[in-house]
Formats: sequence, C-alpha cells, structure tokens
Amino acid sequence: MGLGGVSLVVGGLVGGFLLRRKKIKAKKPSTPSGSANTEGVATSPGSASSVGSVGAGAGAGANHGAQASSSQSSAPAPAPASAPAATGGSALLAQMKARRAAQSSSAKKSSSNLKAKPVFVLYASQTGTCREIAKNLAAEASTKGFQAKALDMREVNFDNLSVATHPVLVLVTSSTGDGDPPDNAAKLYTKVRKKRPASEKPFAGIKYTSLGLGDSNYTRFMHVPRQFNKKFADLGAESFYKSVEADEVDGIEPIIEAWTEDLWGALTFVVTGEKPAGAGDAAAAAAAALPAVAAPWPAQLPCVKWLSGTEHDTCLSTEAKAPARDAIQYRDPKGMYSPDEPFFVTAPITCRYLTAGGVKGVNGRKVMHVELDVAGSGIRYNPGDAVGVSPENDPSLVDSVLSRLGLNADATFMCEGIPHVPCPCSVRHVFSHCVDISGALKKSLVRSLAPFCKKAEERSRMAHLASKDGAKDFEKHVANHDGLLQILTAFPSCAPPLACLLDALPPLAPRLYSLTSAMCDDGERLSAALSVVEYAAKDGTSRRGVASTWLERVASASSSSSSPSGAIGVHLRKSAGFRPPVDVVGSSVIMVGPGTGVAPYRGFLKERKFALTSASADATRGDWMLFFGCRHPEEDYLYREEFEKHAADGTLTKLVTAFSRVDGQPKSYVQHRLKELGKDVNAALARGASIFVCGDGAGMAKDVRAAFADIMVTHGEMTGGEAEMALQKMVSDGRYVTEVWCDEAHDD
Ligand SMILES: Cc1cc2nc3c(=O)[nH]c(=O)nc-3n(C[C@H](O)[C@H](O)[C@H](O)COP(=O)(O)O)c2cc1C
Repeated sequence: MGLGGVSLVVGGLVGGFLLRRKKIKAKKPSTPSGSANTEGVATSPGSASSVGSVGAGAGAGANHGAQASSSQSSAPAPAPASAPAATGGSALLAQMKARRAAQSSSAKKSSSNLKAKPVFVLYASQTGTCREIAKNLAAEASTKGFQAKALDMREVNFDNLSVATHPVLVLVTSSTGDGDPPDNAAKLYTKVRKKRPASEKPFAGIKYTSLGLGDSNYTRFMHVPRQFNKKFADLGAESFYKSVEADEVDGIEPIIEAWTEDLWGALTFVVTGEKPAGAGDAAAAAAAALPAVAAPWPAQLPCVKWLSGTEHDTCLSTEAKAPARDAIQYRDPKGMYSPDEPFFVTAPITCRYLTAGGVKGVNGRKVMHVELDVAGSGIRYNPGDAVGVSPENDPSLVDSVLSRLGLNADATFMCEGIPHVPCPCSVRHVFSHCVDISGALKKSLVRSLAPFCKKAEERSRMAHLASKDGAKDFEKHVANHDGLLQILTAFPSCAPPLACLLDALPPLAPRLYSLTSAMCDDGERLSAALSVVEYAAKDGTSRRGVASTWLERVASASSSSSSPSGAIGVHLRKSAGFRPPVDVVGSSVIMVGPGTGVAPYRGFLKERKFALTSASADATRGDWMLFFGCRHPEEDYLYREEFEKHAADGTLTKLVTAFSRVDGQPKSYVQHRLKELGKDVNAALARGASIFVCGDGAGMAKDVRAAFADIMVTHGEMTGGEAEMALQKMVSDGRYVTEVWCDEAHDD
C-alpha cells in the first residue's frame, strides 16, 4: 500500500494504441454561470462536424469552439471495383488496387458485424495503470470497428451483469495492498466471491478474457486478477481468448503488446461468429485493418448540462456545506469505512517533522508524522493496516488550470455516468476533489486532448505524441515530466471542453499510508509517517505531491490553530498478511524497512512491548531484529528515540542501521547490513523467524531477498537453489511478507 511514504506506481504505459476518434457536435457556446445547455454530445457518422483522419482529427467542443477541420478529413479515394486488363507495371498496379478494393469491401462488411455485440473493457485499478490500458484497448478496438467501451468496475452492478447487458468482457485488473482489490473493484470483488450454489450461473453466456497486472515482489502475486478469472468462470462466463498476467518486475509492455496482437482476431470471432482462419480471411483482415470504420463507438463524450437559477444556487450551497452533517455523523457499525463512505475526522490534527530542518526539510527531504483522532468511529486496527485519505488538489494549481481553460470555477453542471464525479457539481469542486490534474500525463489523456487543438500543427504534433510512432517522443517529452497544465501551456490552441476532461482525466485516488500507531498504546488515534514530496521538474519548476502537500497544509493549519480540521474523510485498509505474528512475545521477526518503510514497524514494536509487559518472566522470547536505513543519522533517522528505547529495554533484540550519506564513510544499505550480520540473521531464521520487508520497491526488495539467499548459502549451508526454494516456501507460508511501492513518479 502507499504506505509509509509515496503510494504511486509508475504507470506502465502501453505504447502502440491508436488514436481514438471522437465525433463531437459543435454546440452553442455555453454560459458557464448561467443557462442550461449541454456539451460533448456525439454526432452520427458522417456528420459535417465529424473528426477527420486518425492522428489529426479535430472536433469542436461546446465551450471552446475548436473548429472541425475539413482539411483533416482525408477520406480515402474510392478504389476501383475491378482491375482493368493490362500488362507489366500497370497490371501490377491494377492488381494492387483491386486487392485493396476487395480488402476494403470485406473490411466494411465485417466492420458492420463487428458491432453485433458491445465489448466492454472492464477495469479494476488503484493507481491508474489498468485504467489507462483499458482506455487504450477500448480506443483501439473502437478504431477497428468494435463497439467498445472502457468501463470502471464501480459502474457495474453484479445483479445486472449478464450476457444480455455485457456479452463480451475484457477484464483488466490489478491488486493493491496485500492482494486486495483496488477500491473501484471492491464491491464487485466481494459479490463475485460470495459463496453460492455451484448450479447458479448468472454469467452464463458471457464471453470473457483477462489481463492481470501485478508485481511478483508481493507475496500475494496476481491474487485479484486470478480471483476474478476464476470467479467469472465459476459463475458461468466462458473464456474466449487466453488470459495473461503481466509482471511489473519483467516489464509489462512486451507481454501486453503480444497479447493484444492476437486479441483482435479472437474478439472478431466472438463478436461476429466469423472464424479468423488466417491471412485472407475477411474477419481477420477487418480486425487487422486500421482503421476500419469512420465512427468508433461510443462516439460520444459524457453529456454536460450547465445549470442556472435555483439548481445552480442549490448545488453551490450544498457543496459549501459539505461534508453534510449526516455524513460527518455517519458511523459504520463495524468501524469499516471506505473512500466513498469515510469517517470524517473533525478534531484537530497533530503533526511534527521526523526529519531535520522542520518545515524546510533537509537536503530536499521532509517526513512528517501525522495523528488523526478517530474517537467514536468504531475503527479497530492492527499494526500493518493502512489509513486512506482522499486528497484535494492544490488550490493555486486548480486556479491556473481553470484560468487556462477559460472555465468559471463557480459554474455548476450535471454530468451523469462518471463514477467519481458527483451530479450536480461545480467546476471548482470537480477540479479540486475529483480528478487528478497533477499526475504524470497518460497517453490516453493526450490522445483525447489532441482533437481539440485549433491549430492543425499542434493537433498533429499532439496526436503524434499519443500514437505508436510517437512512443519514444512521448516517453522523452511527456511521460513523468508533464502534468495537465504543462501540456495545455505547450499547446496553446488546445481548448478541450469540460466533457472531454471529465472523460479523460483520471480520478483523484485516495492515498494510503501505513499506520505507525497501535491500538494498545494509541487507542483511537491513527498515525502515519509520510514523505512530503517536492521535486524539481524537467523544466526547472518546482512540483509538489498532491496528497502529502495537502495533508501538510491541512495538518499544519489545524495544529497551529487548534481548530477542527475541516473534516477529513478517512478509511481503514486492513492488511491480510503484513502484520506481526500472533505470538508477539515468543515468535522471532526480522523487519527490514529503509526510509518510510520503517513506518509499520513502529506499531509492531508497540504491540510487542505491550505484550512483553504482561508476559511471565519465564516465557520464551523470540528475536526481534530491525534493519533501518536512511541517509544520515542526524537528518532522516525516523523515530530514532523510540527505536533506541526499544533496543535498550529488550523489545528489540537488535537495532541495525545503515547510513548512505555520512562523510568519510562508505555508503551502507540495509542489504549490506543484513549480510554483515548474516550469522545472527541465519540463527533467527533457524528459530523460525518471519521476514518483513517494507519500502520503496525499486531494487530494494530484490536486493534484500538476494541478501537473505546469500545468508542462507553462507551461514545455512544451503546451495543457491536450496536457498531460493526455502525463500519461496517462506513466501507461500506467509513468513516472508513484502510491502513495496515505487516513488519514481513523484506524484504523491
Ligand atoms: C501499494 C501496492 C500494493 C500492491 N500489491 C500487490 C499485490 O498484492 N499483488 C500483486 O501482484 N501486485 C501488487 N501490486 C502491484 C500492482 O498490482 C501493479 O503495480 C499494477 O500495475 C497496478 O495497477 P493499477 O495502477 O491499475 O492499480 C501492488 C502495487 C502497489 C503500489
């Protein structure tokens, strides 16, 4: 989970997806603060304002008047129906023309069949990668002529999921936490896993395939994709194409690209009933031909209806009062809350800096300890659990984006069917709370924006960035560098309507932080340690993480004024496996946690200390070893005093530190210290110690695992193969548990 520090995974962008072509009807200019009108409504194929060729299409948005450019509508010249009798070069040319004509007519014939059944790309996504892939898949399917739509699992109701409504499904799913479902999939996941008689087959007739994303650093690798796969089959759905798993450790792109290549033929067969027998077959040709049709389905943006009069006033006053009193008073009987139904913390938040330099930080780093009072919530947590908070975008960034888009912050609108956008809603609310405007740009967003560039040169440049050919340029110039504002600034003629942005911008996801508190010591006070992210972007400007900056702002304001926090919604994410052993006194534990990866161990140790105080003098005591790493003992040694106390009073049998930036000393990391203390580590393992590894996963988790294997070989008299098998057994027994994240994307 997000855990000690930054909770973002670098989005595995899949290159090679084609431009989504949208047909946007030119609308009357809207009056954001006033009269009711709509934007983003689709036209039928062939309408005057239809978008032109793939890669350079233009649409006219409601508010912004991007002109449909007929010069971009490069319809192919009709091919002759039959080849003229000729010889030599002209005969060859004629044959080629004839072949093209035949292909074009078979593609046309099939492309109408391709709409025989809708295809839904149903995604479960926590950090946006599956969402991005699903959107790209649906876009490519649409350009190929399928009626394809990317669908958020939150939009699907189990009871309405049947062959009649969703005949063909492509599942794109991931796991989060410790093999937990992403938030948007939680409801469907629970429903599909519910025990029911084997004869109950509500999904009978549904054809499906599945793409699972995961990371083999995690103990419960691919747990959610595998569960979905199995449960869909148990419920009667039939696989129409091989399912595939893409492991981030190996790199997901090649696996997905290869899987996608053959997906189209399989989809063609399942939708049209025509066998894609091989080369020359009409259906296969149609599936391979790009683009087969003029108007992908759904050729439609969500419908935005601007509000005026009483509706407008009511919406604004409701938002001003939010969260509503009854929402604040909401109590879950089991103390289980969710991002949609959080517990509202109204008591002042307390915070302090764990790194040197206070609010200024040290050498560009700053870690903050935050405490949230959840008295009366009924929340009961264990060490290893995480607290989720729904952040708010930086108000100054919201203002800049709205100003660039020419949108009135106080305008209100209705827009149904987007799960993360309330209806009705104000422009300020949606840009502050609902959509991610500061995360690294995804290709699907760039693709959606391109048609709204008024200048043809910008339009084709942006379209290129989103195309397969532009993959390298995208990686070089856009990915992980730019946010929404940067790309809008770089393409000044881009004027997307609100409907486009609501459709394309990712939801502003809740962030999860490992709890550093323990019920036995802190009761209903949840605490977490979080890195406040600030970094210099490629263009030299300073960028800040959304959630950590927001929490720092709210927490500092709250603790300095001792006033209520203004109601922050929180929920608990239970951990399945990352928790101390039941016998915290007698069991042995090796905890590895560099940086904010040490956060959950604070709770582990509080629990152990509490148990030790009531343990009998002759009770067996296990070894508890903590390996902590940071840059410098005077800079970022988190919870130093507390851990040293635990070492002094025997709660910890060994506190081992690794410092990487101490003048005159060689860089030392946790994996080095593990090996240096290999004999003791091996002795603890021999006594049945469990291993916990938590922290930034880029390389650390792998290196630590290699260090354990090395220790087993050096001190445990095992061969390399035996050590690997022993570690695998520990993983499957739940005795080697990892919780890793990747903060490379800097967007927390
Ligand atoms: C906090 C966190 C927890 C994760 N837990 C698991 C896990 O238990 N099993 C697994 O196979 N992958 C796990 N992953 C890897 C994700 O499934 C993988 O990064 C995926 O690409 C994320 O897709 P999404 O962005 O659509 O959520 C985890 C990733 C993160 C950031």
